[in-house]
Amino acid sequence: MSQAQDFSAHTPVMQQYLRIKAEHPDDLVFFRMGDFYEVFFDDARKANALLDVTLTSRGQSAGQPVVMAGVPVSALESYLAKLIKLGVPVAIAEQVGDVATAKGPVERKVVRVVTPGTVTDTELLADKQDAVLMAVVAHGKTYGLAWLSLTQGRLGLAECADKEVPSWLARLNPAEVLVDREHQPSAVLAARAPITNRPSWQFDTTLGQRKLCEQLGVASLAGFNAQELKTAHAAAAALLSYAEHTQGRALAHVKTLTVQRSGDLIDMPPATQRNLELVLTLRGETSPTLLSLLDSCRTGMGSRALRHWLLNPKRDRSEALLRHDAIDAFLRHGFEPLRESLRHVSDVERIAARVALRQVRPRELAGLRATLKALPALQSTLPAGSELITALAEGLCASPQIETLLVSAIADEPAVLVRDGGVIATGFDAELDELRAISQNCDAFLLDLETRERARTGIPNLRVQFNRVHGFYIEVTQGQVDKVPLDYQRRQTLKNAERYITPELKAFEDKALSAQERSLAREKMLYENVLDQLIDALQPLTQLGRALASLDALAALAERAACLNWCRPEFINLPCIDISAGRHPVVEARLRETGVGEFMANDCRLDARTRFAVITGPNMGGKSTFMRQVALISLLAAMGAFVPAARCRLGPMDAIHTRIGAADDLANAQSTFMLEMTEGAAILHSATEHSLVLMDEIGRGTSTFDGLALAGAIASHLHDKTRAFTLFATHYFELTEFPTQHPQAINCHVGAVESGDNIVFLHEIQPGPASRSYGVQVARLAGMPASLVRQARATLEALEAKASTREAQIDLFATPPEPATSSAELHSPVLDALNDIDPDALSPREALDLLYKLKKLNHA
Ligand SMILES: Nc1ncnc2c1ncn2[C@@H]1O[C@H](COP(=O)(O)OP(=O)(O)OP(=O)(O)O)[C@@H](O)[C@H]1O
Repeated sequence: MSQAQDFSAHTPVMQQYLRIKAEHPDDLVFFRMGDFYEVFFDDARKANALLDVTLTSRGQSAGQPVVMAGVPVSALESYLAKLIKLGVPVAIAEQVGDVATAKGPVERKVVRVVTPGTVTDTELLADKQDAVLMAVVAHGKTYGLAWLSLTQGRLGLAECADKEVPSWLARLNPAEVLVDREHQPSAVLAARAPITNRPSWQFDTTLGQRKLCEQLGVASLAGFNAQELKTAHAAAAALLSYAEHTQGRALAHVKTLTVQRSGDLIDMPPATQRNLELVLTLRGETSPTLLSLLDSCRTGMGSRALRHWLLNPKRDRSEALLRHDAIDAFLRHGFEPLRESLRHVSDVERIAARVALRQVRPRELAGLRATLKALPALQSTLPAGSELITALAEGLCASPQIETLLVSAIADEPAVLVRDGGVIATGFDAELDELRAISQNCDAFLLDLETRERARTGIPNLRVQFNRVHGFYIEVTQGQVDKVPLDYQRRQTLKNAERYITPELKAFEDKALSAQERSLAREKMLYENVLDQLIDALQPLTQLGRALASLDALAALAERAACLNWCRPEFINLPCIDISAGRHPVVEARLRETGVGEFMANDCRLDARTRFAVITGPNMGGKSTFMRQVALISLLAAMGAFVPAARCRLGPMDAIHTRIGAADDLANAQSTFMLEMTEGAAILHSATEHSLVLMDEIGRGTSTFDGLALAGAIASHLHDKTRAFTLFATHYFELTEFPTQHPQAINCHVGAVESGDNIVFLHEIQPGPASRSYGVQVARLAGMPASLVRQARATLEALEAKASTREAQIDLFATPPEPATSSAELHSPVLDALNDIDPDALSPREALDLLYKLKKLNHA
C-alpha cells in the first residue's frame, strides 16, 4: 500500500476513484495503485467482512476518515475466486496511462468486471464445467431466454411457457441470470436462480435483434431460424450488453447461434435431473453420479462436452446414431492411442475464447503451440468408418499459419506474465533482440569495469553491483575508503562500506535501464500484435477446440462401453422400451467397488400393448433401482452413449418424468405431501404417450386411505388418459388389482425369500404381484430393538386378520362420477332454445335477434 498517499476526497486520485465508483455502483471496485488493488469506503467494509482483509483509514472525506483496504496484485486471483463464489461482482480498475509521463494521477480505467456468469480466468473456472450467463424476460406467459458461455463462445436462444422455465434453468444451470429490475420474472424467482438485476430498457426486442445481427455479422436472423423469437431477442439484448460491459470489449469469438425449441429436447424437469442423480447426488455431491461414472475424458473440454450431451438429449435420434457409430469405430479400432495423445492437449476451447478477449497468458499460447504440433500424430490415431469422426478430423486442421506464428513469436518457456518480459522468442524481432542484448551484456560490462577499477584504485575487494532501489554502484569497505579516486561520488553509506557511482557507471546505468524498459514495452506491443493475428484466425481455433472436445468425449464413451461391458442400443419407430439384462450403472459400479456382491441384471419390456407396470415387493428389494435404471438406459441411448444392458431397443421418447421419494422443502414452505402432489400434478399435465414416467410410492405421504385413493386415481389417469410408459412402484397391495381392470398394465415384483426370521433380497424382477411387503423384517435388519419388532409383528398379524374378514372391496379404479349438475340446469329454457337452433340456417340479422332472445330467457 502506498504509504504517503493523501486519500482526502478532494485529491485528484480520489476524484478519479469516485468517478469510477459512480459508474459501478453495484460492483466492488478494485482500484489499482502500484502493487495493490485498493478498495474504499463501503466497498472496503464489504471486503473486510467477506475477505477478511484489514481495514485502515487515511485522510478525510466529508469530515470522516477514508476507510480503505488493500489486496496485493499478486493475490488477486484468490480473492476473486472467493468473491465469485459468493456471487459478488468485481470491477477491476487498472492503471492504463504511463506512470512516468502522467501529469497528476495516472489514468485508470475499468478493464473488466468479473461476475459469476462471465468469468473466463482459467484459475477461477472449474475445468469440467462452464460458467453460463443467462437472461430471462417474460412477455405475458411467454418467456424469452438467451444464454452465453463466454469460454465456449456459444450463444443460445429459446422461448418457452412459464411452467417450462425450471427445466431450462436446471438444464443450463446458469451461474448468473439477468432479469429486468422492474419486472422480475416470477418463474425465475421461484426457481431461486442467482439473479442480477438490469435496467428495463436493456430488455428491448429491437435492440436485441440489432445486437444479435451485429454480433453474428449477418443482416437477418432468418439463417439461424431465429427471426420470430421476439421475446428471446429482448433477453439477448440484455445478455450481450452485459457480457460486453463486463469484458470491456466486443466478443470477437461469439459467431454462432443455436436456437433451441422446447420440443427438440427430451424433457427432463429438475426433479428428474435430481432423482436420477445425473450430475449431482441427492446430497449435492458430484460423485457418485451418472456423469462421474461416464466422465473418463482426458481434457476439460471433453468433460464439458459430455455434460452437455447428457443434459441436452435430443428427441431426434440422428445425432445419437452418429455417436453410436463413432463409438463402434473406436471399439473396433482402439481408443487408447487417441486418449494417450489427448493427454498432451491443452484446453484449446478456452484458450480460443481468452485470445478473443485478449486475456490469454503466454503459457497458454505455449500450450496451444504444443497442441498444434501434436495434431498430426493425434490425427493418425483416429479410426476410419465413422461419418462423425471423419467430420471432426477436418476440424483438426487448424491453420498452419497459427502454428508458424506461435513457433516463431513465443519463447520456448515463456514467463507467466507479459509484464515480466521473456515472452517473445529470440529472433522474432530485431529491435527487441538489440534491446535485450544491451541488458544482457550488463554482466560482462560490470565484470570488466570491476577488474579495471580494482587495478586503477588498488582496492582488491572493490565490487560493482546493482539493486532495484539504488541502481548500479561501486562498493568499497570502510577500511579502503581513503584509496577512492576523486571521480567517485558517494551514493550511500552503510555500516561497513561506502557505495559510489562514477560518470562512466552512471552513463551505463541510463543506457541499461532504459533498454530494459524499452524492451519490456516492445514485448508488450509485440504480444498484442500476436494476439491481433490470432484473433483474425479465431474461427479455425474455435473449430479445433470443439473437434477435440467431441473426440475426447466419444473416446471416453467408447472406453466406458468397453470397460463396463455396455451394448449399442437400437432405435425403432414403434412405442417400445425393450431392455434385456439391464443394469443400474452407478449402483453396479458401487457394488463392484465395495465388493458387496454382484448386480442382478433385469429385463424391462414395455410396448404399445403393455405400457404400465405395477411394481411391488419388499423395501430394499430394488424397486427404485430398477425404475431408475430404465430411465438411465433410455437417457444414455438418447445422448449417444452405449448402455448397461445385454440388448436394448427403444422407441421414440419425448420426456422422462420422475416422482421419487421426497424431502421436505422447508425453504419453499412445502410439506412432503404437498411436494409429492405438486410434482405428481406437473407430470400428469405434461406427460404424453411418448414419455417415460417413474412413480415411486406416490401417496405414501398422507393417511393410508387418502394415499391409496390418490395412488389409484393417478394410476388410472396415467393408464387411460396420458398413456405414458409408466413404472409404478407401490406398497399398496390393493394396487396389484390394477392390471385386472386395465388391459395395458401388468404386475411385477422384486423377489425376496424368507428364511426363518430373515429375508434375502434377490433383486430380481419377476412377473406377478409380490406376496407381501416384509416391512417388519426389513426393520429388524435395520437394527430395531427385538421387543419392538415382536410387537410390530403381532400388530401386523391382527391387522391382516381383520382385513381378511372385511367384506366388500371398494373399486379403486372405477370411472369417476360426472360432477353434479343441478336439475335447474338440466331443464334450462336457454338450453332448450339453443337445442332448437340450426346455426347454418340463420341470417346474421336472425342470429343477432336470437342472441337477444337467449339473453332475455336467461334473465327470466
Ligand atoms: N438389481 C440389483 N442387484 C443388486 N443389488 C441391488 C439391485 N437393486 C438394488 N440393489 C441393492 O438394494 C438396495 C436397495 O434398493 P432400492 O432402493 O432400489 O430398493 P427399494 O425396493 O426401492 O426400497 P424402498 O421400497 O425401501 O424404497 C440398493 O441400494 C442396492 O444396493
